[in-house]
Parts: sequence; C-alpha cells; structure tokens
Amino acid sequence: MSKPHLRLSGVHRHYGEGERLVRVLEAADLTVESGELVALVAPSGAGKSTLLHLCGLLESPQSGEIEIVGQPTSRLGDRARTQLRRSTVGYVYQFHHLLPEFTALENVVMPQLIAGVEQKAAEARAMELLDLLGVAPRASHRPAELSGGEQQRIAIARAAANHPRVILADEPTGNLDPETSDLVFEALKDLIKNEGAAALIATHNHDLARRADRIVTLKGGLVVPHTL
Ligand SMILES: Nc1ncnc2c1ncn2[C@@H]1O[C@H](COP(=O)(O)OP(=O)(O)OP(=O)(O)O)[C@@H](O)[C@H]1O
Repeated sequence: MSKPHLRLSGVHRHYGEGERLVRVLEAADLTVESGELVALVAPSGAGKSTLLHLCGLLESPQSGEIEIVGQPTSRLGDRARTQLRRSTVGYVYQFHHLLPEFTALENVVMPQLIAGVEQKAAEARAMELLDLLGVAPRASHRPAELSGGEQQRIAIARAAANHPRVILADEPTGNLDPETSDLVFEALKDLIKNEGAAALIATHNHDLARRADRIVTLKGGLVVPHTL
C-alpha cells in the first residue's frame, strides 16, 4: 500500500515553561490518506491552529515525527522544510489573503510561477481549478469585485495550484453565511477528491464537519475520533 500523505506519530508540542507551561499535544498520532477529508472540531484554545501549523511544517514539535508523503521531516533543515512545504502543502485561511491588485486568474497563476511553472501551463492549470470550483466566469475580476464565497473559492484554487498532496484549512468558511459556507465546503471537498489530496480542516461548523469522511478532536493532548 502507498504511504499516507500525512502522518503524525508521538508528536509533543508545548509552549512556555514553569508556571506558563501550556501542553497542547502529548504523544499525538494522526494519519490522513490520499483523498481523505478529516474535520478537526475542538473548543477554542484546544490546539487546532497548533496542529495545523505542525502539519504544514510552519512549526516544529518538541518531539515526535511528522511525515509528508512518506518523508520524515524532524531532521530536515530550514531550507529543506520550506522546500517540502512549498511543493506539498496548500493552506486555506479564514480570510482569503488574495492580492488585491491582481485578478482571480493571476492570484492562482502567481504561486505556480514562483514554483517555476511556465506562464501558459500555469494559466491552464489556474483555469482548470477555477472551472472545478465554479468561478471560471470571474477569472478576470479583482478580489474587491467578488463576493465572499467567490473570493474564498479563488483562495482554495490558489492553495491547490501546485498540486499539493496535503491541504490544510483553518476555518475556511468562518467568515461566510451558512448557504455560502455550504457551497465553499462542497467545492473544497470536490477538489480534494478530484486531486487525491489529504485534507485536515478545522471548523466550528458542525453541519459541515459531519460531511467530512471522519471527525477528530483534541483531548488530553491526543488527536481522538469524534462524533457530533
Ligand atoms: N506562540 C505561543 N506561545 C504561547 N502559547 C501559545 C502560542 N501559540 C498557542 N499557544 C497556546 O496554545 C494553546 C492552543 O492554541 P491554538 O491557537 O492552537 O488553539 P485553537 O484551538 O486554534 O484556538 P482558537 O479556536 O481559539 O483559534 C492555547 O492555550 C494558546 O494560548
């Protein structure tokens, strides 16, 4: 069998020391397979952002191993981590962070040019994603000319532009009304299935979490299965 796209084993992450010590993760394990969408539901302060940052190689654990597409990361230097993150991880945030002076298409083309993809191929990939997410007719619009749901779908297309094997999303619908949240979540789900990426999505929206393949929460420093 092929290696899981994302695997955490025995991960410890704490902040501060002495009286200010906050133990967030203690020997946490998590595996997400290709094409699997896992919802992360936990109270404020439980460690959702910490877990996503660790999975996205934006933070390092004090101990334990994080493997991305079978590649252990604990011994990588800064440059190799950054390189692996750029080539394998896509991040979607609560707020879209699109570049305001560029069109929707250009926002999706940009990360590909940075990764060395040729302009024509980058544009073709961007159009393919905008089409998949149902926002192709808005390709030449600037972010300010788009609705919140459209902006967020462009941000998802941007995160997926370089074929990430792992997609991480921190409250991707937190800023949207319920109907638009539904639309954006379904678009994200279609994308994950279509691209065979492994996805971990933190959300407070229980209706959406129930539509994931599996729900996990954080308890006693562990990642554990959850039902809503
Ligand atoms: N850089 C840091 N320094 C010290 N403590 C931190 C740091 N980052 C996070 N923490 C602590 O770790 C715990 C988990 O924080 P985290 O942001 O991961 O929670 P969260 O579940 O994402 O919360 P929310 O839903 O409110 O965004 C919190 O108690 C927080 O105070």
